[in-house]
Amino acid sequence: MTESGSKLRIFKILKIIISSLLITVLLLFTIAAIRTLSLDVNAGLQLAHWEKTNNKSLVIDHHQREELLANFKEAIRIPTVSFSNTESNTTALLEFDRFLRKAFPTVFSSSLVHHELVGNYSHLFWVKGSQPELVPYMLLAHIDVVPASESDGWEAPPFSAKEIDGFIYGRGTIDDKNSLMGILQALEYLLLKGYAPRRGFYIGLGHDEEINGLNGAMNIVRVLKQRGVQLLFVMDEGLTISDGIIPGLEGPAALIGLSEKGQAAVKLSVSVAPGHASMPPRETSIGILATAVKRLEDNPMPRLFGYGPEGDTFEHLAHKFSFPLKFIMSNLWLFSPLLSRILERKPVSNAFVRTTTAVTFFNAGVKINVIPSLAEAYVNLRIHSAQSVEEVLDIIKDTVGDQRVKVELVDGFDPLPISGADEKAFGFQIIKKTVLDLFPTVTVAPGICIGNTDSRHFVDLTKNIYRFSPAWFKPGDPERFHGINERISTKNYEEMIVFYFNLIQNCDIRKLPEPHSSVHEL
Ligand SMILES: CC/C=C\C/C=C\C/C=C\C/C=C\C/C=C\C/C=C\CCC(=O)O
Ligand SMILES: N[C@@H](Cc1ccccc1)C(=O)O
Ligand SMILES: [Zn+2]
Ligand SMILES: [Zn+2]
Repeated sequence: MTESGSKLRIFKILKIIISSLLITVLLLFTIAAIRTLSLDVNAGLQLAHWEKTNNKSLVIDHHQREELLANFKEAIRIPTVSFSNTESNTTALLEFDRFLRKAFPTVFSSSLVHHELVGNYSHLFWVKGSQPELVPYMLLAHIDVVPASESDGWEAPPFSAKEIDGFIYGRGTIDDKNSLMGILQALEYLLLKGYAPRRGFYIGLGHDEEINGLNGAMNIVRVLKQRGVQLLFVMDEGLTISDGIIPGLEGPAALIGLSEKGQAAVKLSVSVAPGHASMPPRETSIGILATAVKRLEDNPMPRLFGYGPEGDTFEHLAHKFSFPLKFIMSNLWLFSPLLSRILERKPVSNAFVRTTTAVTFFNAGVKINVIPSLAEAYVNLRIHSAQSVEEVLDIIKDTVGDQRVKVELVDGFDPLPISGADEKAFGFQIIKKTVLDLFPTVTVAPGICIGNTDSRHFVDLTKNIYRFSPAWFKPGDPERFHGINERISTKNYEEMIVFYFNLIQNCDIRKLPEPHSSVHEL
């Protein structure tokens, strides 16, 4: 073959490659465009078709406002702190019990409500329904809070419940005394108005959620199991209404947690022979361990965005993004690698992208002139829905890549199962309707809860666990969670009461409306 002939062939091959690449790209974009346009915005539910119920409405007057705010502030002032796995403020927990009975006299005296203490400080309420054939549901919240010290930079003392510019400051104002007090205050008002539910429900208030719920939530579950209870759904704290937090999203979004991340506590340890500091070995246990920790921080777990339910979040929200973003959000199958790289830049959105790795303890050394025989570190991993404890442990061992570093799993659990979010998912649809009635401008979407909640202990009682509370989060607010200046606006706290007041009544429908034959709005 001549030189020009072979050039021609190469040119032809190149042409074929380029045009097939172009066709592929064109095809991908056409599919993406069709998906963008055919997005089912309302996921099938037409509010007008809901069974008619005569819901009572809650109009809060001046006197009630003073009373409900005084109750909430008193709850914040009781320092129900869980300090460590073994240490709680039991004096405060006892005081909280007395306070609840005083603040909600109707709840504690109504013949419709059965109350009991579980695990000494946790509370279980059963509110009897008039129609026992309707499967009950359960609302959860927790009494305990994480520690807080004013010297970290609080604008008001963390157990003062001081009001500044319409916000109440204090530990527990968003985690989780807002839900706890909101639920009980709503029930108090419902009972005072003569309400009697058709569908019975439970309320569970754990006292040790921040230290794993071993005595609170787990004992509540044990009691319910003994009684053969099955639940239609469980609703607990978790995701919130976020406004201006998701990059590029126009308007507020209520994310309802269908699942929560798994968790692993991993211990790294290096053990060597001790010796005199005057003749050190080339590497000490501390140096070896420090290298291992650095490797873990330098090599984050793989991006898995789009492989778990977080993909659904964006598909539901896609229509609320402006055009180029709308196109990207409705086609995560194509763009998730790109979106992952944007989301991983901030700690809060990075948590949705991957299993996170946090080194939380590092201990070694006994004396200035002794080569330490032992160095230990603990790593807290929050596991993405598309991974398991075992997979994460294997990756850690590979990344550390040093036989001298012992890697042990202390405890852990896999990511939680994914609850339903379709037209037939009672809990999801009730929460969605209640949010939309109260906040018509909010877009409701399924999400994944990045923290762990007491609800994870309820998997044997129901397949449908939702993690949501109608607290409004604006930029800067996620950092208040376990951080400084935790606060809620008085307006938002009132909205929370109204939300639970309506939610309880909405649960009285016997069944959800028939799904609309899913009409796609083209
Ligand atoms: C893909 C997501 C992109 C951006 C982030 C969007 C929304 C996130 C909004 C709020 C998340 C912030 C705080 C919630 C974190 C954990 C709370 C969950 C459980 C708390 C359990 C507890 O500590 O008691
Ligand atoms: N709510 C806690 C639950 C927890 C307690 C103790 C250890 C780890 C986790 C969290 O997600 O952080
Ligand atoms: Zn909490
Ligand atoms: Zn917490």
